[in-house]
Amino acid sequence: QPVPLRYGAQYTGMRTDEAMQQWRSHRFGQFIHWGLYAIPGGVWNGKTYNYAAEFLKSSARIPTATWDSLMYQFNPREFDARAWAKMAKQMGARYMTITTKHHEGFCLWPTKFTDFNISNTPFRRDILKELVDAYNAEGIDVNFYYSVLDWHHPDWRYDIKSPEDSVAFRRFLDFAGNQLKELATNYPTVKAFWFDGTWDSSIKKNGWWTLEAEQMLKSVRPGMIVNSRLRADDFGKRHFDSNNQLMGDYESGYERRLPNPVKDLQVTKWDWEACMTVPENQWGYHRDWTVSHVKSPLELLEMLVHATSMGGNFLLNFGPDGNGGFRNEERHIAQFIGKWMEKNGPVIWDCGYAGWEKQDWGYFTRKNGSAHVNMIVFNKPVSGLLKVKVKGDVKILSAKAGGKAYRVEEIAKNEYFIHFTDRKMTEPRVIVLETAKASEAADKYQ
Ligand SMILES: C[C@@H]1N[C@@H](c2cn(-c3ccccc3)nn2)[C@H](O)[C@@H]1O
Repeated sequence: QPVPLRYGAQYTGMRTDEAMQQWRSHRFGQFIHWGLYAIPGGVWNGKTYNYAAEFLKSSARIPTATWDSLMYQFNPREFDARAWAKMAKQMGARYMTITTKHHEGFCLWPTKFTDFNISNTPFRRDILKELVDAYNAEGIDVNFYYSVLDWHHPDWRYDIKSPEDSVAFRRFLDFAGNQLKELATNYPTVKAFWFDGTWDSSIKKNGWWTLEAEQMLKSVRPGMIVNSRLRADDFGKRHFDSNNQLMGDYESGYERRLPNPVKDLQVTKWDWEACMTVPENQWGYHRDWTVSHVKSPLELLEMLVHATSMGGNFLLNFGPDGNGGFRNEERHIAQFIGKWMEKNGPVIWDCGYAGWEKQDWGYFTRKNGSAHVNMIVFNKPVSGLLKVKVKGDVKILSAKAGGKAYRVEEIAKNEYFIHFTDRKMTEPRVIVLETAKASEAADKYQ
């Protein structure tokens, strides 16, 4: 018997409107974390802090007044929104999500609701507008990351423990609501809001506000998309409400991790997105990437394919430095993935879960409703035989990679081996399987 909820999921099932279909078809997005934290880049008073660079204020216990004065140094001379957009386009990203305001509370746009914003820096210009215009000009949709958690705002509270807390936090929620309305109104082409910083008790105790914020955004911009991370229901439950229904338009709980392709198949029933750092845990620019493992372009490309194979989006993070430049590692990753996407984008864009059982050699993807199933091979088996188990009334007619055909051997009902004759593999191999109804073709095995 479902629990009656006022602030729970507002609908069940996947959205089928054009805006959501567009978001879903993109599959690959560029996350950008940029703020005052990019100036020190994880180093303070000559000491390197290994924790996430965007947390330096708390890692190095820097007083708010000291941290906030970084605003007077923010002057990214190299910043060129068009160059950023070109790099993202070449990488094959179809959308970009930018931190309008991270936990530090500094706003990349000239907001009316706090002076702690870009217009009071030496740079002055509206970075958000320049990014939205440049990325949209490249045909890339722009989404806004917004941290509700705000270390700068005097009325922010982690919990509500007194009437004073209630009064202050109500002022804070009004402030945040005003900023969100300002963003949705002044940047009309924004397609989605990526909420963060919503795990504290103060928010869990104000589930009503999270629903109002989502409803306001969707009334200002019909079709607007909002991630599950914003919402708290009547009992403070987040992402999935007390009736286990997904709140918001897509699940955004996968941060620096991906769903398991065998055990977590439930995600194929709804929209979801995983966001990923290049180092083990750095979203903002960090001067020293030797402090942790840095993922290779191939590791990240496999994650993109992995997410697509489970019907989810992959949001790959870039952390520009205080001057507006990207690191060489990030440029190389964009260039490597872009080269592969130039040839193989069609097995990612507008593709999703094929409905077949994951095999060791790699991943399946399928373009919506297509009879073709794509195999993206990462691991060549010593046997040279790629196992494929099809589901239902399906027969594999051919297996092709560009002009090259691979032998298809039916080894049992609904089971095949694709004879993989490739020699050395230097990048994932895409093989397209053409299928037909088995009932319309002679059945070899009774
Ligand atoms: C999308 C990512 N979410 C932010 C974050 C992560 N965390 C966090 C804090 C404690 C444990 C685990 C995660 N707090 N804020 C990161 O700073 C980045 O913006």
